[in-house]
Amino acid sequence: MEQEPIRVGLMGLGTVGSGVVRLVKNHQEDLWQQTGRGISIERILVRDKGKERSVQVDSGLLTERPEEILQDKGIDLVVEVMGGIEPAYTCIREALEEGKHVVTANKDLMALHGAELLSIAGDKGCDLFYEASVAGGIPVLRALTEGLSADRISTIMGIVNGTTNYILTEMARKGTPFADALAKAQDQGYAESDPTADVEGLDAARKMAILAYLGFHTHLALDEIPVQGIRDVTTEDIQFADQLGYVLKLIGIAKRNEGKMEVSVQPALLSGEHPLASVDGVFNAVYIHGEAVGETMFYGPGAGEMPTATAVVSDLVTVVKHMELGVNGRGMVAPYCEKRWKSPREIFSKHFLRLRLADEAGVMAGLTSVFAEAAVSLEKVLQVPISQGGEAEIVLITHTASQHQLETILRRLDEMPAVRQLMSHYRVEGGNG
Ligand SMILES: NC(=O)C1=CN([C@@H]2O[C@H](COP(=O)(O)OP(=O)(O)OC[C@H]3O[C@@H](n4cnc5c(N)ncnc54)[C@H](OP(=O)(O)O)[C@@H]3O)[C@@H](O)[C@H]2O)C=CC1
Ligand SMILES: N[C@@H](CC=O)C(=O)O
Repeated sequence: MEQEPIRVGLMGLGTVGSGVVRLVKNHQEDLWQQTGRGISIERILVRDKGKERSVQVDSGLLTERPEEILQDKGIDLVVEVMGGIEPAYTCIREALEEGKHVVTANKDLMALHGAELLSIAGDKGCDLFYEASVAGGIPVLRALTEGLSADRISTIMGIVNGTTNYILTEMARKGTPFADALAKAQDQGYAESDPTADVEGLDAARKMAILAYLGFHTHLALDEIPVQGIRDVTTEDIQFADQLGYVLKLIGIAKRNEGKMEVSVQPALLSGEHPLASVDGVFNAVYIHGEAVGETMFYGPGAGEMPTATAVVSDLVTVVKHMELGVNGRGMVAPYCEKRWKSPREIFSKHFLRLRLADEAGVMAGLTSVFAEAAVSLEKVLQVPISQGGEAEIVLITHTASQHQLETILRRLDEMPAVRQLMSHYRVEGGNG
């Protein structure tokens, strides 16, 4: 006898929700072959029922009242693709408490309330999956929780925000001004409804919090992650990086050595040979180094309608498979590692600095003595000819130094009258060290 279809309540019909509707419709036969069940979208929550939609749906399915999904006993599974914290948090909580499985793409919510929601899901025997929340169409959460579950992860480095990677690529390749590149990313549906979170690095920080949680088996709060966005990155910074053999990317870095970790998000220079250096446009990639496996990299489209919908609907398929096996809500491992952070003396990298100096005798000697006193040597130095009032510009890359050493150098440079301006400074990343 043919089984009843799985009844889905979809919350949100924007970029991702529209992709979910299209994918469920167009891949119905494949989905049926894999699960033995049809998938039926029974209700769709939106803010405004009267709004014109890019995807065709029966207008009778639309509702502006979450309770029409949450209190409908016939709905087995809720897909939350509204975004933001509220009402998404309350809806997911209520759905789980009603015994409904949940699939979400919401990294803001999972980074903030993931632990609590996963615990409710476990108690209720429900699945809560969130693959789309990190790196759009790349199944990297599954790679961490299943494919690499036997290993001890030492490094997770990611280009995990499609919007900023798209902007930086446009700036590097075509010299497109920042604002124009951002407008293009918004047109393509990559950016969040308020792109501040993309540009300021917060979206990437939320994704790194989720990756570090799964990779290092410990909870970390968002405000523990130092974050710097790309608003101050200039095309000159990108060009100088290029001249020195590096590319500039917004990078999430999570490393753990001897039980201590560091997690941060910042624009950073990558050497041309680094596996992440060639990841351009809206593409994302997550580089993972495990003690046993060595280097791995997961690459793909990090945002956009259909890639993100693929991750959402794949989660949905897993929930249905679990329903068939009767194993929903099982197999979640509670975090078991102690949270210990590295101090600034234990965080190492090379550093890129751009300085505007007085063009006077002895200034270079003064500058190099600041680095020498901090026991930091220089790997590359570029003197840039400028024709403005007796000033010179220097671009340099240090050898590996601790964050503490860098802070000492920056303080000393700030005290030197001959240093007119610190134009920019970025972390420089090589391999997995
Ligand atoms: N866009 C992307 O590439 C990716 C997005 N994500 C995540 O997926 C989620 C959805 O993103 P996206 O599709 O881009 O967002 P959109 O802004 O395009 O769509 C949001 C949808 O949710 C509905 N909605 C929002 N708030 C409410 C509310 N209070 N009540 C009822 N309905 C509401 C909106 O209704 P209405 O249409 O009536 O306004 C709209 O249909 C977010 O969590 C985002 O971070 C994850 C990976 C990639
Ligand atoms: N705004 C996000 C969308 C996916 O998470 C991005 O640009 O990566």
